Amino acid sequence: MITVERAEQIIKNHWFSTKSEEIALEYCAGKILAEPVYADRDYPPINRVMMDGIAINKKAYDLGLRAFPISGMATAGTAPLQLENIETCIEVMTGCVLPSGANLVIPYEQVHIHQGMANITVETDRNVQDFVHQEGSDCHLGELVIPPGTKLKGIHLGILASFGYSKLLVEKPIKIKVIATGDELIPIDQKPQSYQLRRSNVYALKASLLSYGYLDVEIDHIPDIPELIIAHYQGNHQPYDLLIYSGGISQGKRDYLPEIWQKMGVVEYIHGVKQKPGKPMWFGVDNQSNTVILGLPGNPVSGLVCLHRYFLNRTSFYGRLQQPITFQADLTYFVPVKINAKREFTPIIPENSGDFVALAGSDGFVELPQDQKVFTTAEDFLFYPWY
Ligand SMILES: Nc1nc2c(c(=O)[nH]1)N[C@H]1C(S)=C(S)[C@@H](COP(=O)(O)OP(=O)(O)OC[C@H]3O[C@@H](n4cnc5c(N)ncnc54)[C@H](O)[C@@H]3O)O[C@H]1N2
Ligand code: MOO
Ligand SMILES: [Mg+2]
Repeated sequence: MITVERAEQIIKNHWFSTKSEEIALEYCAGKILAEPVYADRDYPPINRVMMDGIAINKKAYDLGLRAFPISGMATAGTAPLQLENIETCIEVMTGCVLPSGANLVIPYEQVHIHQGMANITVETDRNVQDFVHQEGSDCHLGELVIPPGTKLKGIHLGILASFGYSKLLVEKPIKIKVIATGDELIPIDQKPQSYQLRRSNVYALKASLLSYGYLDVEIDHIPDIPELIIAHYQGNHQPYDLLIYSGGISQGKRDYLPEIWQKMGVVEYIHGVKQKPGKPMWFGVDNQSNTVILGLPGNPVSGLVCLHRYFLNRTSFYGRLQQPITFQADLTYFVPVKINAKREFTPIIPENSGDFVALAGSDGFVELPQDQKVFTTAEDFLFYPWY
């Protein structure tokens, strides 16, 4: 059996080279950016007035002038004006260009306007650039503003639109099918016999994949019947980039999957990892159809832990245990935890890896390395949040 670190390396080595596609900006929410995004001009592109009021020159204010004849009005979306005489002012509206010759803005709340004169009514320290969003202060032409790999949210779409990206390159979603295997599994809207289970795993796995950002995910079920498993594989490996199976990979008499994959020409890279839970995990590649095959253990906790540890791991971070844990086995131990605001972890240890009900209050799990037996509150451990 191989270690967690080795398994991670193997999976990385055989992961897809991402394909990209160009799509219209309005359809990019939730997609992964596949190109660097640069500013196509300084931002803001003008000295932008930030308050409705008057624009004056500081020199006049310093000379003691407090009453200014109004010589014009500037509004957003109009060409820049010029303050020709610094003993006058120009009325300015938020979003307009600061008139050249003016260098600070006084909001209307501090001004009384009467018969074409603006009288400043509030004495305060005034500085050049007061209420002016200075040209180029956010970023400069050519600057990288969003790196590739970013999952695009509303804030990113605003930036992209600002810099003229009407279309952009995003990662093409990989096509995924999650397949529950098992004779004991019935649809969730049916009433199970005591020896039957509702197909819960595929819903948990699909939801995790979707919330992580894999958007093209279907679910399916096959019973433990070799002919049906083979026929299903033959009909599904071409159209999908990734087939994720749940169950059927361990030592049982009806755990047929590894043998069938081998027969179908899938190259096996992993069968068994030194970890708890998730020891029987399987990973291989069908080089004819370029399909990655992932066999997750059927136990609900094991399947979810494996999926997150190896595939949904972009946002893992370090924190500390709130109580020490001892674990003797020569395995990496993944412990479900609840996390607090200080990144401290309270273990929520399930009865076994079938006990997923215990995990309803957990936020993710920590990874306790294989080469240790005692895990103290003074060490940092990696945490993987649930998706
Ligand atoms: N002799 C051995 N037996 C087992 C070993 C072993 O090393 N030697 N490993 C154990 C471990 S660890 C795990 S984990 C499981 C993995 O088993 P499989 O991947 O073969 O999965 P199944 O046998 O099909 O199912 C296991 C368990 O999970 C339930 N299940 C399966 N699919 C679903 C689903 N879609 N929704 C809800 N629950 C599901 C299933 O009913 C079983 O109870 O093997 C141990 N055995
Ligand atoms: O590893 Mo199994 O995944 O312990 O139940
Ligand atoms: Mg089994």
